[in-house]
Amino acid sequence: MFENEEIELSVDDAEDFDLSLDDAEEMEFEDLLSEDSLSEDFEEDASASMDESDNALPDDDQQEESTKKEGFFKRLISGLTKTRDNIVSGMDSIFSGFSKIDEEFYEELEETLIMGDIGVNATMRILDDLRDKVKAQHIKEPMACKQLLIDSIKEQMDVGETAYEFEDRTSVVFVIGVNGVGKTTTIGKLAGKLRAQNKKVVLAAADTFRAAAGEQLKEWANRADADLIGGQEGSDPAAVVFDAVSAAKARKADVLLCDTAGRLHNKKNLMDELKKINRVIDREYPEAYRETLVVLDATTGQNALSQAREFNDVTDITGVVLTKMDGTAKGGIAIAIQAELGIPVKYIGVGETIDDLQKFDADDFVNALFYTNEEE
Ligand SMILES: Nc1nc2c(ncn2[C@@H]2O[C@H](COP(=O)(O)OP(=O)(O)OP(=O)(O)O)[C@@H](O)[C@H]2O)c(=O)[nH]1
Repeated sequence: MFENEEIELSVDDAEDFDLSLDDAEEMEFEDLLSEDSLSEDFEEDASASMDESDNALPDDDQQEESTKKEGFFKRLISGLTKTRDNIVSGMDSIFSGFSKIDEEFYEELEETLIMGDIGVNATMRILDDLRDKVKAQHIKEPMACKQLLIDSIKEQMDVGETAYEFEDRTSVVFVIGVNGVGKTTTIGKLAGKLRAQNKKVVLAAADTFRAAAGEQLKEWANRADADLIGGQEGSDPAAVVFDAVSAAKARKADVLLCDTAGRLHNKKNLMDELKKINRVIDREYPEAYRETLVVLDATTGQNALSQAREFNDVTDITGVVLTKMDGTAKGGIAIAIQAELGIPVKYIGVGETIDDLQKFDADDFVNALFYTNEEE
């Protein structure tokens, strides 16, 4: 089980985790810049491969790109098998089982959508929209509703163009999420993705609560060939970020990925810590573009949705990463997040290896969910 209760913000649970701003507010960050405090990985021996930034994909490699996209789509289809069984099979039997469109038909659809983790509010909006369409187009056959329903789901998921600006600019990406959701793995995968584009990547192990987390990140840094700036267990995350910013600037890094807080026991501490880290960046790295990604475990269904809400209350989330989409029946949560919170799901995790992170496309997602036979 995941320790999702940690985000349930009960002040009583705050334990001994004291992150009050006052303690470290006046910290001389210059002191922290001493050679020793920087990770040993931060040496001037930039690996040759990191400097080959002009080796972009040849322009005429579009064929390869489209084959890749096809491959992604196939993997998405297979990754969504359980979610499809959960949502679409139920729907298909409603569409074929009813001879007319009546209240009972809508009720059955409602139940299937809610059971599919699409969320109560999103379900209501999708069905209201479906009713309008059915009326306006004088639809009589339940079977004819399928495409309308697909369109309604897509419309509800529309959060505008999803931007991945941070991939192309000097940027700092905060990655937050409660423990066990796949935060570290996601950072490793993202680092791998960026390195494959010949970007210089620095990782900041600013989640200093658990020593093993830093170790795990180090493994991912090695795998992705990225630099890692770490801190002692229990050290101030803002100090680690300070070091990491210095390193990123010195190395002219493209992207600084920060494994930040998430396991804090109450909302105020979390908010304070993120504010403090943000202040460090404001002061030390104002030119950097900011991205804040919250990592959610799709297998936790509605719990993931409430975590997204909680995190959104404490900081400006710019995107969601939904992990463990492979092998869960609760992939409908992607619909709920976009439709109910209006926050774009930017990536989905579809496995445990470095290549198992995909950009999320709502249309592809719904198509993969509903159109399996046509696409395979
Ligand atoms: N199947 C699958 N497993 C994943 C995915 N992402 C992460 N995992 C697994 O989930 C487990 C937890 O991942 P971590 O990256 O350690 O999670 P974390 O949030 O960093 O956890 P803490 O370090 O405890 O905070 C690991 O066993 C990962 O391999 C995914 O997309 N699919």
